[in-house]
Amino acid sequence: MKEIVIATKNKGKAREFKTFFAKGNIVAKSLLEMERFTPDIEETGKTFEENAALKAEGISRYLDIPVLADDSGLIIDALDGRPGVYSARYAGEDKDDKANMAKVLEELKNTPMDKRTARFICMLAIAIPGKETLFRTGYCEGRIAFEEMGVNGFGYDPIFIPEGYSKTLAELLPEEKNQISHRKNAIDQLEGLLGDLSHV
Ligand SMILES: O=c1nc[nH]c2c1ncn2[C@H]1C[C@H](O)[C@@H](COP(=O)(O)OP(=O)(O)OP(=O)(O)O)O1
Ligand SMILES: [Mg+2]
Repeated sequence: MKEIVIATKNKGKAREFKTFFAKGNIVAKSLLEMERFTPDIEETGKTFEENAALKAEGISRYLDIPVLADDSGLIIDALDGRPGVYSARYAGEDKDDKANMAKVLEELKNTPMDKRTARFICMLAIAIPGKETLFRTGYCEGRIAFEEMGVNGFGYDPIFIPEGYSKTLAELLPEEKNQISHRKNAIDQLEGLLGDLSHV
């Protein structure tokens, strides 16, 4: 079975990558399942692209195999694009999803529905030893709800209502989210690159 290493320690992302790649008979292996030690990569970049490259290249260089990384986040128009690149640590270093959502909801408490537009972005970086790193991007447009709704998914899913829906991503089934998400849209653009990425 072919395998692709995903440079993530996020359980929610790892689960989604597994589902997407299983359709192509490829095992997506996250850093949470690595039997070998892998270094922690500090996300010091100022853009999604820089952070995705840091993660993919850092792990690819260390293991000397092709590696895919995902840097993603939520861009809210009424907050001038915040939390953006800092989505994971918006309310503090401990990456607390509940605290992050509470901070966003508090900041938007006086913002009416028509001004709550937002989008998720997924920036994929593909690092292959000896080659230049490639990037693919996907978006998911929507609005920020007034309260958390639903328990599926991860991260900011309970407060994100995708365009054309009246439920949050956390109220959709995983297979419904996976048809419209930023991650799905980015992965769709990988196409022929998957063969170059897999090893074993
Ligand atoms: O589909 C999603 N549904 C809800 N929230 C999401 C999604 N996709 C990204 N997000 C949020 C989670 C986190 O607050 C930030 C990603 O931060 P990001 O640095 O890319 O990931 P991370 O630190 O959790 O794991 P890692 O760097 O090991 O891949 O955006
Ligand atoms: Mg991160």
